[in-house]
Amino acid sequence: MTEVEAAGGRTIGRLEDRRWIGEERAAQLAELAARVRELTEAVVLTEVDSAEIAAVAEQVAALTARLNAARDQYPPMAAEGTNGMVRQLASPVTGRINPIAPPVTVTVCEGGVVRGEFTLNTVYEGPPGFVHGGVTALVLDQMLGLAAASGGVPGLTATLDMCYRRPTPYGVPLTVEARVTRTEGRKTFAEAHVLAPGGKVTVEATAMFVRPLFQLPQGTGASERN
Ligand SMILES: CCCCCCCCCC(=O)SCCNC(=O)CCNC(=O)[C@H](O)C(C)(C)COP(=O)(O)OP(=O)(O)OC[C@H]1O[C@@H](n2cnc3c(N)ncnc32)[C@H](O)[C@@H]1OP(=O)(O)O
Repeated sequence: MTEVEAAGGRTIGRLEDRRWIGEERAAQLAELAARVRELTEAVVLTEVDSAEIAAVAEQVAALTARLNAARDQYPPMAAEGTNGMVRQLASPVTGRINPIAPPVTVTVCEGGVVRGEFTLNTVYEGPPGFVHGGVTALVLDQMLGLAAASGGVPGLTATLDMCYRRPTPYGVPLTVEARVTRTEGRKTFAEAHVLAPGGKVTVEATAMFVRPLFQLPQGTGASERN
């Protein structure tokens, strides 16, 4: 049995199955995603009358049908960025072509720190006036994973522990910083936090990533599979 078969025959993570798009198309889709983000917040905040809501819903359905006139099965990828990592353009966290991504802008800094800058709008509200804790967990998971990929061993999240110190505000610039603390074979341990303006930590997280066996290069010896 191959490793792909062992993983249930699922090959959707394989980069060779993906469509790779260039900068020009990525920028065009990013522009579209930015407009859809504005639309999403407008839906949440609108006070127009019900006839107008019905008319807009019809127009949005027509726009969706236009995009679906030609569609792929999987999201596209783009070539490596300056940090040497494949760019997952449709990541729900960093993907600028994905309307549900804030998106977080990532920089890999000296000393192995992976820093993200982002602002969340009212769409991400949890407790009134503040960001939903599941949203900050999503951002932290991705940033911890990027830290593992750039400074340790890339893998899937096996554990993710959150500590919510203070409510996270929306509508203001937020920073997230993540770094690897140690690696043990296929396991990478990392820590991260979210900073509000003024530098106050709102959320802390630690995680362990495990590189799945089916992602190891063929011919990897038994000792490295631990
Ligand atoms: C460049 C791109 C960067 C992108 C960043 C992406 C960040 C986003 C990350 C995600 O969202 S990943 C999606 C959420 N996570 C998952 O779906 C993972 C689902 N779980 C699995 O696929 C497997 O359980 C996993 C690959 C994590 C581990 O399976 P294995 O079969 O390889 O583990 P195995 O049982 O051989 O255990 C290996 C070691 O890890 C330990 N381990 C595995 N899972 C654990 C767990 N959950 N808790 C604690 N320890 C765990 C296990 O005890 C053992 O430790 P020891 O070697 O010391 O004995």
